[in-house]
Amino acid sequence: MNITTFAATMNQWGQEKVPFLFVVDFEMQQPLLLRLKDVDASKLLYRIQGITNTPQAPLITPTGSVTLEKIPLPQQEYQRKFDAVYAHLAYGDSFLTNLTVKTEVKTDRSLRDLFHLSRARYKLLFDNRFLVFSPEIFVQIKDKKIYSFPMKGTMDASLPQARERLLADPKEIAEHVTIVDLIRNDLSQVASGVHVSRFRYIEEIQTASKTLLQVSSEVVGDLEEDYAARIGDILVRLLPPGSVSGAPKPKTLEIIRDVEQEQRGYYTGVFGVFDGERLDSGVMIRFIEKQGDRYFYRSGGGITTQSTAASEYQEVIDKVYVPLT
Ligand SMILES: C=C(O[C@@H]1C=C(C(=O)O)C=C[C@H]1O)C(=O)O
Repeated sequence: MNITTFAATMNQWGQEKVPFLFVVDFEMQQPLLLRLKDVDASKLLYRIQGITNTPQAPLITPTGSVTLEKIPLPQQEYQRKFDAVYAHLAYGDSFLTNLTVKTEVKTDRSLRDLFHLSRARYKLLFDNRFLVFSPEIFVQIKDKKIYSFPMKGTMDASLPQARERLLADPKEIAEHVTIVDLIRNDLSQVASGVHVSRFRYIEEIQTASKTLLQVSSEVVGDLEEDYAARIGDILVRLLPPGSVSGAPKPKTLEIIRDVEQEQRGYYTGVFGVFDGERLDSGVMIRFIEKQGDRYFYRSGGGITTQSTAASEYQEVIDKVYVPLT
């Protein structure tokens, strides 16, 4: 299915109130759209804030801890990519670029076990190929309104005065404002009366080794009366998500293609569920993929002219974790 057919089918199912699941890759080349009743649980498991096709209690509930050994990209290699992005930022081609990398991981658990063991707002196990446990909402559509929750700014919660420092840091504020602006612009293409309804609130994310603080905002806009019949167009218009690409979007996407060299595929794409009334979707970050018998964890962060390679490198490594139940 191509992205045009995907949008058109989604529009039709939206109008007919047919519940569906969708999964779209970052490059929008392999979109998947299924009626909820046709999702085969032996291939695809999902859990979106309580909506799930997993049995209440899995037959064998995996318990215990998870080992996750990280083999990060060498720092010099990260530095090269960072420098290439930075040159574009300094030139003014982009003012925020999300640079992502791949970390090889070794784990004693299967992707299916990790699915059951992990705790996150958006979980997806795709054909034993990849696993997502994402905290990031892409968009929610309900009662003629569209919401997005841009997330930007991460800090280790154990640092002294982490909350206060995260909220007061001028660099974090500047980057957060940039991403909120970008999302306001994106939503304004499909909605009216777009405004920021909550600004910079903190959420805690538990990982096996530490607690991370993550800052988000809420942006909301009004949709037209017939929005259900255009739900596919609305969604596709907003892709790829601004939070994992950057601004301005088209030029920044070129920079990402150049610097990252490898397609992102489903990583940083979106997936979600429409229940016949409401749509809820997540950004596919916190992502482990299987390649042959090796596992790779993909993570990234937004870079601006105020970023430094050392702390961005640390951030992409800190983001390699499994959030446990
Ligand atoms: C791309 C990722 O992160 C993105 C960048 C973030 C940031 O810069 O703070 C936060 C969440 C994501 O939108 C990732 O975590 O893999």
